Amino acid sequence: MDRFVRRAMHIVCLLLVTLTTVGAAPVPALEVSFLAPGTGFTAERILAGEAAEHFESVPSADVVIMGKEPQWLRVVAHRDYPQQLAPNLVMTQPYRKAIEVWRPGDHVPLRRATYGADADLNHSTLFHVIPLPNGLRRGDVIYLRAKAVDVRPSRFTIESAAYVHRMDMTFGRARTFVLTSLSIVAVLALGFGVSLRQRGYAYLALTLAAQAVTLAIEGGEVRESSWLVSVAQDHRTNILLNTIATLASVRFLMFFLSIPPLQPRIAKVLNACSIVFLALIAVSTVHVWYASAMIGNVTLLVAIVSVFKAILHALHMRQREAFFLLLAWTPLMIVAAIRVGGLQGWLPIFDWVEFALPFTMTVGGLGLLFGMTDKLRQLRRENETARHRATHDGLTGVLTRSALDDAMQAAAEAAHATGRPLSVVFFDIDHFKRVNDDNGHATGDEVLRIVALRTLNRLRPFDVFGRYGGDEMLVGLPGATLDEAVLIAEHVRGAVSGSPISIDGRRLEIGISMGVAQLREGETLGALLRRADIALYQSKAQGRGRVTGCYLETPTQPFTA
Ligand SMILES: Nc1nc2c(ncn2[C@@H]2O[C@H](COP(=O)(O)OP(=O)(O)OP(=O)(O)O)[C@@H](O)[C@H]2O)c(=O)[nH]1
Repeated sequence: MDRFVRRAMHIVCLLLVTLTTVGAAPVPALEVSFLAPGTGFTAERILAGEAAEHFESVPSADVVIMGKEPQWLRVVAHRDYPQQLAPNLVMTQPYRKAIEVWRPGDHVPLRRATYGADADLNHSTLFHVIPLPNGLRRGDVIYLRAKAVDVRPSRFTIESAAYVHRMDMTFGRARTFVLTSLSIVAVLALGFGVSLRQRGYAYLALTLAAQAVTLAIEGGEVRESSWLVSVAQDHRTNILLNTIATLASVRFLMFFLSIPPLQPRIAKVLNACSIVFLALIAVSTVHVWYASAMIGNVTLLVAIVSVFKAILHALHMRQREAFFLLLAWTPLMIVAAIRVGGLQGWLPIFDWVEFALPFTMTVGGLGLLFGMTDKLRQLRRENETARHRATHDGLTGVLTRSALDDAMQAAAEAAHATGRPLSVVFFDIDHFKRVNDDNGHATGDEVLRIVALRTLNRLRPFDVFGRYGGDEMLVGLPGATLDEAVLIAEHVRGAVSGSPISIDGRRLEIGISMGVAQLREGETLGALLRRADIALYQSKAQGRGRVTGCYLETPTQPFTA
């Protein structure tokens, strides 16, 4: 029985708690209503309460104020807000909205805007704040006249001074962090652009800087400077900033994704769009042309579709930069989608989105900065490979004929300028044709490779060495006199011919013949090489497998060492 009573008591208690909770379900603390358009009431009659029944209640807490024509709003308190709490009427999303507010008993309205003469510099631009020094009693009415060029819905609430202060501090900290980070990333990008002479960085810097300025204008940070305020209020500023940011980001993406060489047709479209944007910037600097917005939006649409196509193509081609782009933009796109969802009423409006949007912009900028650095590193690697391929022989890895000519020319000029000696050694493999004929061309290639390698191992790091053509090689020995060069040549010959070359189990005895000459005063490189060649010919003529130095000035009379 006891158990039964306890159970019954339990159920009754539960029912009571449920009923009290349902009974205490929050009645909206404020009721917001709009004056239906076209009622023709004057401000005096509205403020006198004569139009009260013409106001239509707004069902949700989020109120969309739309249009440059002022709209009347009526806010009615459904509970008391005592004076001691220092309550304030707070309106969120104040950007590009101007309001006039009549509190109970006011004859003159308080005006609020995010910047300009009506800006309330005591508060952040997170919301418009209307102090209610006398508190608010249940049934009190506040009238507002509002105009807006922004579609973001605003929420009206009554908040304590302490809450407003706390939110102002949080907002200020977040904005400072985001704007500083965005500016630092922009400056970094510009710094890289200047020091590395890469236009891509400059475009990125311009895009980020334009975004930072737009954010500072929209967020009201520019209120601190009267000059900036006048610039920010100028209608041209918004058009110019948006067009510059769009143009810079289009140019950046073209560079980043290498669109001109890889997708030339899309590059043509984007070039045309860039010209239109440039023209719009030029026109908008002096004059707000009525067709600017329309032309700008159409061009923007074409550019967006083209860039989107280019990104898809780059992703399809597994272009590394496209993945960087995806990574950098995904957070921004997600937050932007949540925001649009909220504006359209598909999703609830989250307050954090206003903080997250500039934050993801900064993260995106940083991601692209990393992406640019990665791209440049890749470009440099490709350039180095291409340069190496152009100057180095594919088979032996030593200098090609043309690179050899350049290096020898420089060495000869340096020798003439400093008076330091310079010698050259010409050599070729003895009976190389036979090596090819007896063992095959592939074995001949391997012999060439090993001869080059053995020679290289005997030379100093600053010596010049390359393949002059066929089986003929040339060595430049800066600082070496003829006697020293002949000695070095002997060492090389010993290294190459000292031990047989083993290829596929076969041992090949390889001999080389060498001709050495030292650069004489005023002598040209051509004449020096001719004398070394004659000395080489002398080695061949005298039985091969030897070094001959050219001791006479005339190229016709070489001497055997
Ligand atoms: N395997 C191979 N052979 C080459 C290459 N370039 C040139 N040759 C061959 O090298 C040979 C050069 O022969 P020559 O220098 O004219 O004559 P040699 O047989 O070496 O005779 P001597 O120079 O008089 O001792 C030719 O048979 C060319 O076909 C190459 O890159 N690889």
